[in-house]
Amino acid sequence: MPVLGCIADDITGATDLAGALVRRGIATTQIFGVPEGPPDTDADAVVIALKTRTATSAEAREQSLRSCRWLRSHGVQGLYLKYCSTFDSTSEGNIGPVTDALLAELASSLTVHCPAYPANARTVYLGHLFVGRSLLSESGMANHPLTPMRDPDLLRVLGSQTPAAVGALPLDVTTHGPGPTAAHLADLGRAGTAHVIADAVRDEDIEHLAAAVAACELPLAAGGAPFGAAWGAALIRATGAGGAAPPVPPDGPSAVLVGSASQATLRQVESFARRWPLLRLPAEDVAAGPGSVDAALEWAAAHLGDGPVMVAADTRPEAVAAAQRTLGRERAASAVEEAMGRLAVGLTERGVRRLVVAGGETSGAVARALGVTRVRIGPEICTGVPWTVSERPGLALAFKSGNFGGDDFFLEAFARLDGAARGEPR
Ligand SMILES: Nc1ncnc2c1ncn2[C@@H]1O[C@H](COP(=O)(O)OP(=O)(O)O)[C@@H](O)[C@H]1O
Ligand SMILES: O=C(O)[C@@H](O)C(=O)COP(=O)(O)O
Repeated sequence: MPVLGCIADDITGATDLAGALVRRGIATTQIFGVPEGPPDTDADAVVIALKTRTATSAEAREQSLRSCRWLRSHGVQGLYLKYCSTFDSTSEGNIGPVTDALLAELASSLTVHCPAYPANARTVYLGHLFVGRSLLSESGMANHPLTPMRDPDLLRVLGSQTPAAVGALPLDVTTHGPGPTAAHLADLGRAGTAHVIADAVRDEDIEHLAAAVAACELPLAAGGAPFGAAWGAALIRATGAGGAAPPVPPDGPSAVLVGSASQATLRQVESFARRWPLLRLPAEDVAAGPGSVDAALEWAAAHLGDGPVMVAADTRPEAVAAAQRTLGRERAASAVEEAMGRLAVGLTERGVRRLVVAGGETSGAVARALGVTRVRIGPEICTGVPWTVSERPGLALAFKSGNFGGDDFFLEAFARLDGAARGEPR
């Protein structure tokens, strides 16, 4: 019976959280889309990967509520809403609308948000989100193709997405430990605050926060992978969770699909291309008809025997801007996502068994096209990105959040899998 149930608004976010839970020894199953039927797992945590980050808020609420009801009907004690550590949201939501819907469903009036991810340099101080040394609004997220983040003040951002009261939990409270943090949370709740934005700059702050939320017995918490994993561990600790046996990734030809426009991914693409073949697909070409995807598959098939190949949407900023001018933001994105899905199917038909996908929206499109419904969490490539293993179809899949990983991420991904196959520890 799972103790912790998580609802993630995209796939890379879900695997990020699932990987963090597994790292803490918590047996975790990841399911794609709103589940139906029995959980069919003895895991202590279940992470449901939705694709609701950029959906309409009605759709995001509906899918999240159905997931919540399914999780509760299978006994989960705590519900975690996982969103991006850069608080990615459209102007109408969906963080506020989904959290409000879940609070109402759980008959609760208070929840805590903490997107901080110190290992990936996302910190929250005085309610402001930093990426490295920059405010969120001065990071690459200001130019995201679908969820540009131009305000670093999370109280203001969330306040514009919910009619409920938003309050702050400052760092100088959290640093004093779980007791004072829990007391402050209770005060905020009594004063009518529904959403608390918690500061956190170090892992230790997140541990204090998680222990305080567990002590307050709040049924819902929200934010990034570190807070979800810490809260899950606090909830599960009492029940004595066992470790998860690692799944065995299949062997076979390797490929990378890139739809991410993040700055880190752009650097990683350049690094990969210095060693292995890369084909760039302009969004205008894929929107014009199936020909460019068919040609890309022919090209990939000719190179697969030599080592990994990469097909990347042209996500250099000037290419994205030009495609959006010609096609419009949504049509450009959906044409690229559909192309990535077709490429994934075509590559697996041509023998690919190890596939890395870069970008959350892109990963959602690829998983859907491949018909992947459930994965086990395998060896970690870098913080936030584990390999996952799907049984049906039999594939090793890595879903990389756009901003994660060092410049050689794609090269390291395959090396890590080869190392794991030889039984090498991380
Ligand atoms: N050239 C392009 N023009 C417009 N949109 C693009 C282009 N290339 C990729 N996209 C879209 O940008 C979005 C990137 O989001 P995502 O996959 O979540 O990655 P990331 O958040 O790392 O940028 C996807 O919807 C993708 O289809
Ligand atoms: O919290 C994070 O940063 C990630 O888990 C995440 O959600 C990534 O989203 P994408 O950048 O769209 O991959």
